[in-house]
Amino acid sequence: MPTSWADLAANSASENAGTSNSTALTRPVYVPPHLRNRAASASASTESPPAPPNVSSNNNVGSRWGAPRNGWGNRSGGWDRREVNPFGDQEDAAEEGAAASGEEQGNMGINFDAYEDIPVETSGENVPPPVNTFAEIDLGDALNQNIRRCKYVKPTPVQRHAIPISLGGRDLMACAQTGSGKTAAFCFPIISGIMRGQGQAPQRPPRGARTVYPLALVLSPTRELSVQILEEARKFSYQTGVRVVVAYGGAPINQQLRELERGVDILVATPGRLVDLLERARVSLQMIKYLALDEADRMLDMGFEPQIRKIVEQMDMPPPGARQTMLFSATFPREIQRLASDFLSNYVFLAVGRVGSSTDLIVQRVEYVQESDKRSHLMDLLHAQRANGVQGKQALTLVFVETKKGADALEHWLCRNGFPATTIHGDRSQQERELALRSFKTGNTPILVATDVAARGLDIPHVAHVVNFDLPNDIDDYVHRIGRTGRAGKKGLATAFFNDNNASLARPLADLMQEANQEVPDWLSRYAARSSIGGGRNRRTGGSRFGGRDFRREGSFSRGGSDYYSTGNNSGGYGNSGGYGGGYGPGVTSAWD
Ligand SMILES: Nc1ncnc2c1ncn2[C@@H]1O[C@H](COP(=O)(O)OP(=O)(O)OP(=O)(O)O)[C@@H](O)[C@H]1O
Repeated sequence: MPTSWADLAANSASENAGTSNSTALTRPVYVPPHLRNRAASASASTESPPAPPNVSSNNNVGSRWGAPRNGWGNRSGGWDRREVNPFGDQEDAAEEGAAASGEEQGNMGINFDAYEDIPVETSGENVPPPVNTFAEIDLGDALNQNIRRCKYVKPTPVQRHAIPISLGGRDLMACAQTGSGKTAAFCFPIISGIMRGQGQAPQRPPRGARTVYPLALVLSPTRELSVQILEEARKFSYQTGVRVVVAYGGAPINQQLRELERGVDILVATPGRLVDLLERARVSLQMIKYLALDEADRMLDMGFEPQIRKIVEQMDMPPPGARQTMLFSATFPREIQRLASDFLSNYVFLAVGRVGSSTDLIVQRVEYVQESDKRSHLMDLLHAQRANGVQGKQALTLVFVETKKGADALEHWLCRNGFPATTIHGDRSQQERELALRSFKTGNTPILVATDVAARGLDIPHVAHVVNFDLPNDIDDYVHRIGRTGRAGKKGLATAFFNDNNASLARPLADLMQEANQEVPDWLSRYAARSSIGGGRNRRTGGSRFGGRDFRREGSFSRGGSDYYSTGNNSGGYGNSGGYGGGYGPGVTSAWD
């Protein structure tokens, strides 16, 4: 019985080749995606390694990748499964509008001017230079077609830099503002790399018959974010022959196992469910060529670190250097960078300034509100929004609270007071969480009360207002929370309720707002001045135009090498700094702290 992508492809190829007994293939042979649609004779019917991608031997003239231009269902080789079109009806419109501008196409009203003067810093040895257009990057026909279908007219700053770095085979730690297109920045090189056959291994190692061997692993901290990445990745990989599967907790594992058995190139997963699958030997990481950690600082924070270490270091994944590792987040505290560097080999650090820092896309307000007054204050805000017409069907409000109980209580209270609300937090079943998110996204329930489970990564169009009903303890969490609005160059509003309980956040919050050209109330400045200068944890990203800076610079920056790293033009970097030869000096406090 074929039990994995490779088995299925191999057995199917053997059937096509006229092999009378499909079980003749006792040892399954790995069939890379670029060969899966090729004539059976050229693909998986032998045990010898598949030939490397070869333009001249490719039947699909004009496509360098071998994926059929006319899509799936073209059973010329070992693969005949039809693929759901993730673009639905939009496709025709996209085809027609391919030459139109982004504004005309409505994607997404992305305000590229807002990105023009974004500060960018890279550090590392021989950093590949950035590109200005997608056309400059050789991503392959099928992927380029999907980029057009997504109506991405030009790359965002993080994409301009990160994609060439990753395509150059380099490990990457990338810190870029919320809503700036990091998902595509790691998906494009992975999909393109798999299509090129870079991910191919000569042969799958023999293991349990039902074990699957993904080529790429994308880890994310929440189920909802994993699903979102899956949906994006499926769009980007449509008709490329690259198959993406998701695995996350709270949903029936059997269904996910069935999906995995149908084959997987890119596995998107939350850590807990993945550990489960690894322990059941249903997934092996032996063939991983690409590892991406989205929200990487969260993944390496105390809560997740042991699981991540187990997955990356203690199972069968190839070590750094033998795989390509990409870490992405909007925030990258130094202590987490230090941990993360264990997973990386000769990596490039990329920092792209927060959108808000130069364009004020997110208007941030802080109001002093006693605990007991928070509800009535929120009510005032919502009434004002309604009166101003902001709270239309499509203008959504996301309210962050500290506890699950608090979320439920506030939701009930809002509903009782005529404001339809729903909630998302860790005590709700996965089904309830998904339902709540859907209801919010569609505008049926225009207020979502959430704990930090919704703080990171979620890309919900039309979130007009983020209210920090309870402020988080960590300034980085604040950055991620307010980043649910003002996405992809759009404008947004963030209001925070501050009181004495949040005193420790005063200084980093005031710093952050100042950098973002926001009005800092006098009372907050006074709070900030009173709070200790030492700063502790919350000093880690405050006081910088970026969500993080390369911790490796600590050692050398004080030696005064202005060429130590490049700014945008990537000419500098490690090894150019004279005397260091690519090594990183001892931790000396940098000028940025
Ligand atoms: N080149 C592009 N042109 C137009 N829109 C884009 C482009 N790249 C990404 N987008 C859109 O921008 C939005 C934000 O992208 P994404 O969710 O990847 O941001 P992010 O940087 O991962 O944010 P976060 O830090 O919150 O996770 C998405 O709706 C995405 O489709």
